[in-house]
Amino acid sequence: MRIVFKVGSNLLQTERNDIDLKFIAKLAESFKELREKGDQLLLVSSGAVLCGAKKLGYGEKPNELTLRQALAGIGQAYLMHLYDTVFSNYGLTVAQVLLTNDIFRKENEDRFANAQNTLEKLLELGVIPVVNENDTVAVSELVFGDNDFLSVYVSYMLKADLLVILSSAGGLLDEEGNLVQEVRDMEEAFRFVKGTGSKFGSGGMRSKLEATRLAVSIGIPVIITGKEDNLVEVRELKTAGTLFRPVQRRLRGRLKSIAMIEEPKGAIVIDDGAVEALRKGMSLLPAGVIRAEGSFSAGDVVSVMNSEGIVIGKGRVNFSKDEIEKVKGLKGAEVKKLLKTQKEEVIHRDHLVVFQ
Ligand SMILES: Nc1ncnc2c1ncn2[C@@H]1O[C@H](COP(=O)(O)OP(=O)(O)O)[C@@H](O)[C@H]1O
Ligand SMILES: N[C@@H](CCC(=O)OP(=O)(O)O)C(=O)O
Repeated sequence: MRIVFKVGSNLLQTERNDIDLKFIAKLAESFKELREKGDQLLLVSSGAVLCGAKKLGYGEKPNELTLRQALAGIGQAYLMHLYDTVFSNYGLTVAQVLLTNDIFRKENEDRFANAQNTLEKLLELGVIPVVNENDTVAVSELVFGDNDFLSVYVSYMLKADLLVILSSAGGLLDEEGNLVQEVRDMEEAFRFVKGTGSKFGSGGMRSKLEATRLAVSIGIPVIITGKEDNLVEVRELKTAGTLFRPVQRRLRGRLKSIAMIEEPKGAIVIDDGAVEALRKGMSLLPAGVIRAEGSFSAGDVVSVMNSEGIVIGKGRVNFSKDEIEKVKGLKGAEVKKLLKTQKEEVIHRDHLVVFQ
């Protein structure tokens, strides 16, 4: 089994703001046990800025971006030193892998394949890759805190069987503060989110849920849990945190690429009836389209949004933006007549990914 673990910055320190060596040791011990069961493991770890701040004596994450990048440079070396030292005590070898998220764009397929081959080789060698964003050259993550997304992209790249996001929150809490054991309705889960991120992290629970939604939509189960949880039993989807199961089976390659890699050229806004139909696995017809946005041609990938502007899916369109504007709200026969075509689906279900 192939498992990707993601560790957020705040988990790397104790309540007294020291580096939590006990937790790193626990992680190593769990990894050792999982490896003995034959699992392949990868760790996406934040904490470069936090470790840099600790080294230079900053109590908080500074606002200046360049300073944060500098701290990440200092802290990444320290972070890897910690992982290397502690994991070696458990007979485990780690490798530093710093990625930038542009490798996940369609035009950078070569760089994606290079990174994929290296990670596969490391796993084949029995090594644990420790992945972070290359913060000194890329700032998207320091700004958006998308290590949660990076962990989903890495899970996609390596066809992981499970993604475990470790968070100081310990899992998703409902409005009364009780832990949600399993999420079946993502929209409800989003309503439980309060505020933004914490001191050294940047994403918060919203970023975790958005990343999770993407992972489960391409068929990867996700567990969001805390550092006290049993990190070996997660392989059986047992957790003291929150489990998100994918509703559909793994997407085929073409659809995965639409979900993960292809940049949307525009958006189609649809009504509630159409949202329901798409959720049942049907194609998108002009009758449910409210409007089209952006500039796209037939064959391009677009986002599909509900009437509140929330992205609910992504797909490859059969018609251009102008054609869709012409036939929105119309029934099949009229569409065929107006556009002189045999097709009536705006997006065929075989080319459509619906996020949960
Ligand atoms: N419904 C919720 N359930 C759990 N945590 C939540 C919820 N809404 C907001 N949060 C906040 O999300 C934060 C966890 O995310 P983040 O700051 O990115 O931490 P980490 O460093 O653990 O990745 C916590 O500070 C928590 O207070
Ligand atoms: N790459 C940054 C991570 C920033 C980030 O996403 O943090 P977190 O929300 O704690 O996962 C670092 O290592 O400091």
